[in-house]
Amino acid sequence: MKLHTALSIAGTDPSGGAGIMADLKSFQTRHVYGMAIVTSVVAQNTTGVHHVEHVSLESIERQLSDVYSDIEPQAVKTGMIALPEMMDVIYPYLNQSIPYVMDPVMIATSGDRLVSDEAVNFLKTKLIPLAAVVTPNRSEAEVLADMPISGERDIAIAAKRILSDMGPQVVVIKGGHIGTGATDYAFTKKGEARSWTSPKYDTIHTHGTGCTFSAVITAELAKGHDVMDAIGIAKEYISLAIKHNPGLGHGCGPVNHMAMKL
Ligand SMILES: Nc1ncnc2c1ncn2[C@@H]1O[C@H](COP(=O)(O)OP(=O)(O)O)[C@@H](O)[C@H]1O
Ligand SMILES: Cc1ncc(COP(=O)(O)O)c(N)n1
Repeated sequence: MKLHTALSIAGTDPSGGAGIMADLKSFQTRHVYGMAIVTSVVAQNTTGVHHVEHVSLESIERQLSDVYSDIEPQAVKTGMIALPEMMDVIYPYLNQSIPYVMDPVMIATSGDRLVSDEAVNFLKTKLIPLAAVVTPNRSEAEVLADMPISGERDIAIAAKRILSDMGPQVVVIKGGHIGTGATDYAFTKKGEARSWTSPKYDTIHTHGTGCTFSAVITAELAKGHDVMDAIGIAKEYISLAIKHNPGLGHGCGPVNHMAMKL
């Protein structure tokens, strides 16, 4: 049986809700063969981030080389890449023939900062230009577009700035932290605009929502789906995953990666 393949390059979450663990669960439940490269080992749980140890550049390079020389992924996503030197190592492996989803992870849901200022500059100038899709939340879009965002008008302006200044194919600004609904807005380089709305669930259990959303987009791109269809599937997946969250942990708990049927 042939399976499509996807790769996540990101940090870990031993409590299983975010980072690489969320990505692999998302790939698996979309029936895509998941692979993963660890950039940072993060001690975190539903209450916050408590310790971070970066993996050496040599190890990241060796992990990349072992994957790409053996099982080439059909789509790739990056999450937490804390240091610009790590991006230097990863950059040559990203090429335009394999769809690349860039989740510009900067701050965890708990409010803890996950990447350095220099890394943010590097991702703006080097990684985002290679992306098929970039998926900032509200505060990440504010950093990328260098403007405050409070409503739909600002979202459109910020998205256009990200598209014209950084050159990804598509930007999706996630609305989990904007307004009273849960609306996500996609804008393409070709000038298309689309949005998806789901009910906004009144819950604190949203740990890993961003990772999961971008991982599902990656899985669907690996299958060859069109970007807009992939975003629509990811929206349905995350909405069900939040609605049916398992209520685990003592803080902002994880979502349910098994809530959506294939
Ligand atoms: N309370 C909620 N109810 C329904 N959907 C939500 C809720 N919070 C976030 N989402 C959705 O989860 C996805 C991730 O969004 P967001 O939480 O903004 O990203 P991040 O985890 O990067 O901060 C988006 O599709 C967003 O609309
Ligand atoms: C290793 C790692 N990567 C990313 C996040 C952000 O998670 P969220 O999806 O809640 O924004 C996280 N908490 N840990």
